[in-house]
Amino acid sequence: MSERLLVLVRHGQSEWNLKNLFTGWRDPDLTELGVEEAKTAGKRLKADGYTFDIAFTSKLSRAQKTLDLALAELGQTGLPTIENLALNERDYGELSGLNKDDARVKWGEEQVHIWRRSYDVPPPGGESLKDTIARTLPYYVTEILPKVLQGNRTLVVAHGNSLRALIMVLEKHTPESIMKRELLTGVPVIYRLKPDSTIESVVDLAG
Ligand SMILES: O=C(O)[C@@H](CO)OP(=O)(O)O
Repeated sequence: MSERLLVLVRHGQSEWNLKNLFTGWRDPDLTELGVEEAKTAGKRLKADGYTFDIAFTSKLSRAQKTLDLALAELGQTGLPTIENLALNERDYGELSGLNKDDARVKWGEEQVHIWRRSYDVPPPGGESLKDTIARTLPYYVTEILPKVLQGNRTLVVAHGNSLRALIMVLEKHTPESIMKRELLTGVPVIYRLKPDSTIESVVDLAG
């Protein structure tokens, strides 16, 4: 029987996560902790017996490096990997590069939370989660999901909000419940899908 395995991993901590800056499509590197988180993701997957047939990632280096580090731990360096802009982080528009605490002082706690976690309110000049879904979901449906359903064990390393976009659809969240769905850096979420592409089981290693 086919495994229909889909593992999602958010990249390890980036320099801008550490500095508390809105990042979006900007391209900071991983921190030392981020490198360790990426390695730990690979070690945890290996310890639980996972191997992969294909990987997908974004065009941003923090995700690509996390994937490379995790694959090295898995002993799967050289795994066929596809990079696509569709998996990039949500575009934070004019907030990109601003400090999140400074933004709270300027615009208020509630407005900043709405920009960061609401379903359909975009930050100024940027993408809402709904906008992000509009580019990640077609890519998932046409490129990633067919691989999973064909039995390819599939690893996706991407970003907090590009993965929340997929998770909203996979886990059937409402605009309210998705606000509370957080992803920790470097912590795998492991899905097995049914043949109809709905979830058979999910294990979030965050617990
Ligand atoms: O800055 C970003 O691009 C994201 C992810 O780090 O931040 P947020 O937690 O606001 O979605």
